Amino acid sequence: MSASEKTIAIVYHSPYGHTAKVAHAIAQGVEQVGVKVTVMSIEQIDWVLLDQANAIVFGSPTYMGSITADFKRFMDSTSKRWKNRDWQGKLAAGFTNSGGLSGDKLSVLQQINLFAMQHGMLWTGLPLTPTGNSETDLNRLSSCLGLMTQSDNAPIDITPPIGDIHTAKWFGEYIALMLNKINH
Ligand SMILES: Cc1cc2nc3c(=O)[nH]c(=O)nc-3n(C[C@H](O)[C@H](O)[C@H](O)COP(=O)(O)O)c2cc1C
Repeated sequence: MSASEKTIAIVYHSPYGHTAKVAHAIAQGVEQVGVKVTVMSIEQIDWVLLDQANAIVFGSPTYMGSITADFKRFMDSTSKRWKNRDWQGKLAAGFTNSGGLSGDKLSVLQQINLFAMQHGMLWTGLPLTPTGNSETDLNRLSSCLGLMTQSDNAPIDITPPIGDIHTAKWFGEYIALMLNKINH
């Protein structure tokens, strides 16, 4: 399969739109590399596209230090694919948005990581050295396992801040570059 035929799916839950904004920023990064990307909410899953994707990026807001109940429901709905090993060997990555600077986001990335490992997927982290911890910095929350972003209780055009959005684009670009490197 040539690099241009490879596809990435981004699956997210986002009741208030901030995690969705991050999902679309990741997609912009993917597109910069010329890889086809589909962004889908867990409320409207295109299972055919998802099964065909060479990489899946999973995103949930942090709720009570955990993935949301709806995102867990989505995870559980993949059990037949787990049994059939349908997603084994696909690239996987995760992201979470929360209100607190920490907010226990790490727990969410660990849950998504374990879910991907259950499926036998190949995990892609975020190897981006933080440029600082201001709102314009890249990876200001210093995450390695996946992408962490933080939003205030405010409209999505102002939060998460620009540094988080740029970090999300960097993440998407990185995942697409990694996908192009492996022989699927
Ligand atoms: C029920 C509930 C639980 C939450 N728990 C946390 C939490 O544990 N840590 C945190 O930092 N923010 C927490 N938040 C804030 C959400 O993470 C934040 O509103 C969410 O990331 C916004 O994303 P969305 O716009 O995509 O829905 C919580 C919000 C709700 C509604």
